[in-house]
Amino acid sequence: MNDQAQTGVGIELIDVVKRYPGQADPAVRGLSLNIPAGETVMFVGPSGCGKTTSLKMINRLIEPTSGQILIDGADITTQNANELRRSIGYVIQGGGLLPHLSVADNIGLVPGLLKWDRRRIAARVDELLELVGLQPNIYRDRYPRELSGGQQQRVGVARGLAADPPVVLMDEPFGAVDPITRQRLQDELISIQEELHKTIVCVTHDIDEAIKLGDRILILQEGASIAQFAAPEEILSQPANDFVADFIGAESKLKQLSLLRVGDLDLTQPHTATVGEPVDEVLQRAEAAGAASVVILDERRRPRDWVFLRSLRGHTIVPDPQKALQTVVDHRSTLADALDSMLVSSHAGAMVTRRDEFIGVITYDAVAEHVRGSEHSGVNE
Ligand SMILES: Nc1ncnc2c1ncn2[C@@H]1O[C@H](COP(=O)(O)OP(=O)(O)OP(=O)(O)O)[C@@H](O)[C@H]1O
Repeated sequence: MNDQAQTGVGIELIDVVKRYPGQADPAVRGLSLNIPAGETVMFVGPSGCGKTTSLKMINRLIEPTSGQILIDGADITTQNANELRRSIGYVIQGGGLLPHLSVADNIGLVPGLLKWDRRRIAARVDELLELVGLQPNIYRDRYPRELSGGQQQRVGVARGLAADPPVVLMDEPFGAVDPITRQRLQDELISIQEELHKTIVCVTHDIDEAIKLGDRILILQEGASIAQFAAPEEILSQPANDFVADFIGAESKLKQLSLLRVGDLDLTQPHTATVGEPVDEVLQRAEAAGAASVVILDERRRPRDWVFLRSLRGHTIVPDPQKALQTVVDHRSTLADALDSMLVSSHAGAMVTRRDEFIGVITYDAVAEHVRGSEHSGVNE
């Protein structure tokens, strides 16, 4: 990114109350909270507890009934509401793209309102498309209807970051995409955040997503009263009360898998073959070593498939299977994500990549072994 990239600023809520007209009880009953600069804070809690209301008060999409909200120490009510909203990124479920605008125009919306010149906006659009993993020359002129759900969501993230805001608010950003796409988007957000250090406030229904993405998790009860506000490790190992314990569920041992990365475990090195290689040689090599399967790589060492040897018989050269791979995970993926991917694998494992290059496989047995090991030694120590 550019040298002057804006990093995050702190947000403080002081006794914030929201009472909707005609409702007996306030939706938010006096929320006080300190969100440190540059952190990702996840809001979770049961339906109707006031997550979205609390989030939307930060950019004044909803006005508080009373209380104060400070961003970088300044009271947000002293600013013009439109200007405030332009200075805060906002990402919603599905991307919220305007259907009649191209991808480039959607991303360039806020920079345009801020009167950036055209060349700067065009350069920024391309920079952001790269950042969210979409090739600018292919995607910038497309319309939202020409994109998959996951691609629309990527564009939504790019739009939220467009004017390089110090604060980004996200409301169920990955709720509308399938589980595999969701994992990838989460992984991308983690790597974007490692680079940018924005202050991100994100509402989610998914406690696993909160554990994976959050530096801290805010667990809310009805009326947005705080049940616990702490780092994921602490919430899992020391739930503050029964409500939190129930909310994170019985399998908190398993949920620890959302805190560990695939790259933290020793990977297995299977036999590999390259597309176009003579099958005879591959079979000889693999059978001599007693292997039953090989991972097929392309000439750039990207995984193409993981096959049993018998499926290669009948071919003279190793074929390039033209199908989408489901069982590849990045080395930064969590163990929980890797387990999800393994469920669709006939090898009880997933191929692991670093920057798209194959680096080994992670097996169900290795994960199970790790869980058993941590039960004995105690991951919380
Ligand atoms: N515009 C509104 N008018 C009246 N009541 C509202 C309005 N918006 C929200 N509420 C009420 O305020 C409470 C909090 O709603 P909010 O949408 O903030 O909850 P939430 O935790 O985000 O819920 P969910 O997880 O279901 O999205 C709920 O009881 C809801 O019915």
